Amino acid sequence: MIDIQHLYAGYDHDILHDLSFSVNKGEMFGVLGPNGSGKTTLLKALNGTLPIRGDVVIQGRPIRQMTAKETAREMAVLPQHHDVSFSTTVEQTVLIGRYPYQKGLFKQWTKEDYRIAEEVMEQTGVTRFRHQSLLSLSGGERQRVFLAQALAQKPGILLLDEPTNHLDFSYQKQMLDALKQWSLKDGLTVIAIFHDLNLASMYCDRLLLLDQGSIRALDEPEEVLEVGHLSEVYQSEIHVHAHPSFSKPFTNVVPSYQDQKPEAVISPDHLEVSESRVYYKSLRPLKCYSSAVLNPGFGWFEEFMNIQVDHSFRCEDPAGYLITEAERYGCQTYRTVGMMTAAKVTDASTVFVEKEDFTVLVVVTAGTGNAVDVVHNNRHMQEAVPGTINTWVFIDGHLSEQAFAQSLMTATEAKVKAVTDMDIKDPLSGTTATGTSTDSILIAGTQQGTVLEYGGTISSLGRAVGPAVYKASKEAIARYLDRKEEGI
Ligand SMILES: Nc1ncnc2c1ncn2[C@@H]1O[C@H](COP(=O)(O)OP(=O)(O)OP(=O)(O)O)[C@@H](O)[C@H]1O
Repeated sequence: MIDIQHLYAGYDHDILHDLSFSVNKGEMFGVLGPNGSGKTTLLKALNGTLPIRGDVVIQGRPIRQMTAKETAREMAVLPQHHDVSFSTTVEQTVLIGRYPYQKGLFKQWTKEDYRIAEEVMEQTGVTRFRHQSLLSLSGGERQRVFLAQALAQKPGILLLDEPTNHLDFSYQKQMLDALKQWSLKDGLTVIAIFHDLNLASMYCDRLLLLDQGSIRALDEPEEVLEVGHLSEVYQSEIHVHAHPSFSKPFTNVVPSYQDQKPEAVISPDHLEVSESRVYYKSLRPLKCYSSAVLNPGFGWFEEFMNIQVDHSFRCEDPAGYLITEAERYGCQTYRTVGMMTAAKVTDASTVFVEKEDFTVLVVVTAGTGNAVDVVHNNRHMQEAVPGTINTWVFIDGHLSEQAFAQSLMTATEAKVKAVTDMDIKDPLSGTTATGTSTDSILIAGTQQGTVLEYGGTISSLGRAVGPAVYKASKEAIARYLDRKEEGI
């Protein structure tokens, strides 16, 4: 729909160098780049406010052949800054967007102009300010009025220079959701400058990354938001991950300062075992991956509790129960990983391994009343009953994402081996069990010191984790069996 061919543009000298690309009808197209890379210059070149070399072609017509009114009917602009020096009402400001449609000598707004102004004020949520002066509005409210003005032009293409500037996060989302909907439903083509790489990632179909007036990358967000491109163009360390709940890349910067908290040494001295719980308190947050009831998944936590519950314990909301327990013990729930067990927590088994360049602390509580052979699991009812093997693995080292996943596998294999060697049987199938139906696991790393790239069975980390989990699991299961035998 809009075709840019060998575009050069600038002021006293060229800022943009030989840009060629097309933007399709209905596409949401993001323009990224550091300060001064030429983003605003590009929008000015596209809407005809800067002299250009090369061509900008809309629907087959070069804009150099179009009058200002013709261009304005095809394309509307929401600039970065607006001069608001004299008082006009919101409605008057929005109606100015109808200017490209005025005909004849006696310029008056028609019924259609008022209808459209009404419609776009509704869409942008500014109707209630219609009779107010622009001067009386906040920066974000004015931004929405100017968006309404641009929409009143009924353009096929909307050019936006940092559209979410001045908007709080809920209005940012509202505006971008609306733009996305108009692009998807009405075929509106949106070309928008973004400084927020994550908003660009989530809302744009394709991104153009400008570097000193030239195209550094132009593709889907997954290709453009790539560490190599970004760190070179922005000259800054940046991390790129998968968005936690949306299939788009998610970027974040890592501050250069170190916080003042003490080092996170892993030590059995930080472990407390009482009649009611096993509790570990780290000196600073640890990066965790767990299947815990309270705060599962990836996160940074510094308190860990494994709460003793009764065998008959049944609860509709186990996470809620653990929140109450955490509060009762004075833990901050957003910092706490919580598990529960019906096994006697005083039977917890601990193994501490000191290697030359890292340490590992394993803590296991075990009850095998709900033992299951994973191969015969369909014989069991789907019910979360306490009677479980809970495994904590604390590692003083810097684990890669791969090492987290591999340590989890290594620890699980070691647990299965312990259960098998202790000859625990699945009571329903009579075959050797591989665990219990509600086992839980935590891998926690200090993320400081030695980089531990791998955690598989024969990696240096795996060689510490595997035997430690095996030993702790066997010991905890033995204590559980002894207790059972003695009928305690
Ligand atoms: N009116 C002007 N006259 C001369 N040079 C200008 C003018 N406007 C911008 N420039 C220069 O053109 C270059 C690109 O500016 P532009 O505003 O396009 O960058 P940008 O990528 O939009 O930056 P920002 O992220 O800071 O908004 C800069 O070096 C700037 O100094």
